[in-house]
Amino acid sequence: MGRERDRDRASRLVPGVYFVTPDGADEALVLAAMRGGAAMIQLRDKRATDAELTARARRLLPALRAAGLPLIINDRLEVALAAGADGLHIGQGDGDPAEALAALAPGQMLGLSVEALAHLSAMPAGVDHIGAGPVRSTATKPDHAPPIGFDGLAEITRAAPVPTVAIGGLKEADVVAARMAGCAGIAVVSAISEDHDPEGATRALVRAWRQG
Ligand SMILES: Cc1ncc(COP(=O)(O)OP(=O)(O)O)c(N)n1
Ligand SMILES: Cc1nc(C(=O)O)sc1CCOP(=O)(O)O
Ligand SMILES: [Mg+2]
Repeated sequence: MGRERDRDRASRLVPGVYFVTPDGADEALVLAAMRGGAAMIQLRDKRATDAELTARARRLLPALRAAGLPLIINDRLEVALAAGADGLHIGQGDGDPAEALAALAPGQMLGLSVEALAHLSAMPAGVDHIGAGPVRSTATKPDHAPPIGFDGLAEITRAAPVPTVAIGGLKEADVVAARMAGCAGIAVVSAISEDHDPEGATRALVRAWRQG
């Protein structure tokens, strides 16, 4: 029943290219992804303090809001609340999603990582979207779960009651396969952050997404 309710409730995910920041990312990198046409931004920084991340989020929010891009905070509920961000993303080891949902404001999204089909059955109603992966092994997240490939991604996407974003080792050439797997978006770190032209790299991903 919870699943059916979720299916009927509109997700606030903005489909397309979702940029997840690397540790230590400056605001210029986020703004480059924004200019390149990214649909969503996630501040993910395992090294920053809560105060630093909150300040970074507050500095970015006016420009992102003006451009219509939701800002999601990785892992840290207190930062998402203090900054008034558009949502929080947590993984399977980041605490109880039902508790996060209860703490978030009604307008704030909760994204949840799903690394296997079994995680869907434990997912509470109210999760806005899932990040499914890793599709491929990636050096960006050394502690990642075993890769699920595009077949695993399609299986999860078909079964999920909310939109799926693919993540993990994805490049421009993977956009079509992610769309074919039924995804509403692709989330990337290095495909944008490690390019010498992050804005151009984002633009190329967005073009591939729209053509796919
Ligand atoms: C969109 C999206 N999907 C998955 C993740 C991974 O979250 P998690 O499993 O909690 O791992 P960390 O990012 O915290 O290392 C994500 N961040 N975003
Ligand atoms: C943050 C993150 N989560 C993953 C998951 O599988 O849950 S993979 C990952 C890192 C994605 O970085 P890149 O695009 O550079 O591979
Ligand atoms: Mg996490």
